[in-house]
Amino acid sequence: MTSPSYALGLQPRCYALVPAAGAGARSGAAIPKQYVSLAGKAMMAHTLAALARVPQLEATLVVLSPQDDQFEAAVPEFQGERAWVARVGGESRAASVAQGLDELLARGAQAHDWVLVHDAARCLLRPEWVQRLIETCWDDEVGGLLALPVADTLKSSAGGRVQATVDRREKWAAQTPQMFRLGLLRPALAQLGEAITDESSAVEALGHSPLLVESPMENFKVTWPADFALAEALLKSRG
Ligand SMILES: Nc1ccn([C@@H]2O[C@H](COP(=O)(O)OP(=O)(O)OP(=O)(O)O)[C@@H](O)[C@H]2O)c(=O)n1
Ligand SMILES: C[C@](O)(CO)[C@H](O)COP(=O)(O)O
Repeated sequence: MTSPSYALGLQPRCYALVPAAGAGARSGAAIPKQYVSLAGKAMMAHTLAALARVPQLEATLVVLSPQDDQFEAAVPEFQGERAWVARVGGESRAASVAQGLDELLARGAQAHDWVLVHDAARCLLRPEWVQRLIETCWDDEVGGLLALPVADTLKSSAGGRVQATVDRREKWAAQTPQMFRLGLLRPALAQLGEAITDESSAVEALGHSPLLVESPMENFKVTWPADFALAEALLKSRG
């Protein structure tokens, strides 16, 4: 893999940033969903275990809420030089990511380094999907994201009734990780603020077209109450 900074002798590094400061309101759980136990471990422990098996990652930064008092007990194995924690989460996912990027800079990351932002709530992640994303984006000017081509017929609605059938061709469901250079993502998020729901949107708003890297439905985000049972069944099936 080569890149402009590599040619100048500045080999970029890859960092993972895991926003985990949400409340999980839609999940209906009594505790933040990332701490719900699935197949014997906190949901987030599965997510972080997958990232720990990606050798290209220099470090993984977990962004927690300033009030979080559960992480160390829930994920005791997240330790060592490559395991970073910061209680700097904000009111929105975008704010938590933006704060995390500042933390990465404070810990020595540089503008040309890659950052892979991955939801704590996507606990079915497999290291090989992350590696495919890194290999696909490494030489790209912009970066990219894991995503799934839409399989269902899409409807827009009004008042619970179909308003229109939306052409599904060329439509993808965005997943994470989303991989961008720190020096591109940080100003993009600062410009777009809280309104955006993923990193790609912020980069797109600057006029860029991130790469779409196909990923399976298995990389879904635990969002609704029924998602816990599905995630647990899949985790258990992996043995
Ligand atoms: N203020 C926030 C909100 C979300 N997240 C994180 O962003 C990821 C994706 O967000 P989502 O699934 O929407 O999580 P929640 O915001 O916790 O869920 P909900 O919207 O149902 O409350 C999660 O890992 C979540 O912890 C975050 O770090 N900071
Ligand atoms: C980043 C994301 O997971 C891509 O699908 C999604 O946009 C997060 O959205 P949420 O509303 O914060 O769950």
